[in-house]
Amino acid sequence: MITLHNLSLPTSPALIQGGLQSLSLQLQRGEALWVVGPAESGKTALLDALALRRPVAGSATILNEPLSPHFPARTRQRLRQRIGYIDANPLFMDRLSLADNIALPLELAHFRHAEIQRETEAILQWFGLQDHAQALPTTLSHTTRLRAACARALITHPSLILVDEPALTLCPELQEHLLSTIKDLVQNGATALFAMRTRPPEVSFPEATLTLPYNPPAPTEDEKEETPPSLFAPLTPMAPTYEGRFS
Ligand SMILES: Nc1ncnc2c1ncn2[C@@H]1O[C@H](COP(=O)(O)OP(=O)(O)OP(=O)(O)O)[C@@H](O)[C@H]1O
Repeated sequence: MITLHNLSLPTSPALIQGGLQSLSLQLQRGEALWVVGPAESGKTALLDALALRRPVAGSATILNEPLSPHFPARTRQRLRQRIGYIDANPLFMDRLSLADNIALPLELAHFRHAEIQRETEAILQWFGLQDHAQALPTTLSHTTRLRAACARALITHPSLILVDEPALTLCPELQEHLLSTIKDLVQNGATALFAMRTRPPEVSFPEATLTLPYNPPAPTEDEKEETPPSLFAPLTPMAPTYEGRFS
């Protein structure tokens, strides 16, 4: 699903001499992971790389698609449609209503009009945004915009879900709602990564944690021949598609 092998990621030179870390990681469908570390440890850089927003040095396979310098634009676009990224500073089309912004991923994926309308209404309600549906994004609070970013990222039921810190820290209710929503998607086969300085102690999902900057464990004699190293054992295979609806 996701395999990173010696992926070169920036980090603060105060954390690692030279300001570069080399990360290897394997994540399967139905797995989720906290990515934790101090400021400038490379959490956002990792999410950006997985969201295909920054070029990668090293070897990476994302959603079973090996990335290469000759990656065709059409493949990149198709992959991006399967990735839901709730980034730290979500941008919106300021001239479109909140509902139209949230519906955009379905529009771009050429869903039928009736389906777009149904799914948009359902997810607006799911994230408590129905009263803001016709508002312009610039007139809304930061928390409401983050809620909208969550709705927009999840409306397609993406295969890979990436969440950067603000959506997890700004509002406790949003954190709880977001984690339980994504937990359902992960149980149905999605993969998710959550970036925070430290994992919230009272939250049990997900269990696995990756700490940045990355210091790979020294390989044993048996492991020396194996590439890439696997940090996480695959979980039980999940149902192939997510049929649920946000309602
Ligand atoms: N486009 C870029 N090119 C080169 N270096 C970058 C780029 N973006 C970020 N960096 C550097 O990469 C390092 C990691 O930054 P990143 O934003 O990933 O950290 P972070 O762990 O998300 O930090 P924070 O918790 O403060 O958000 C920083 O030293 C930053 O200066």
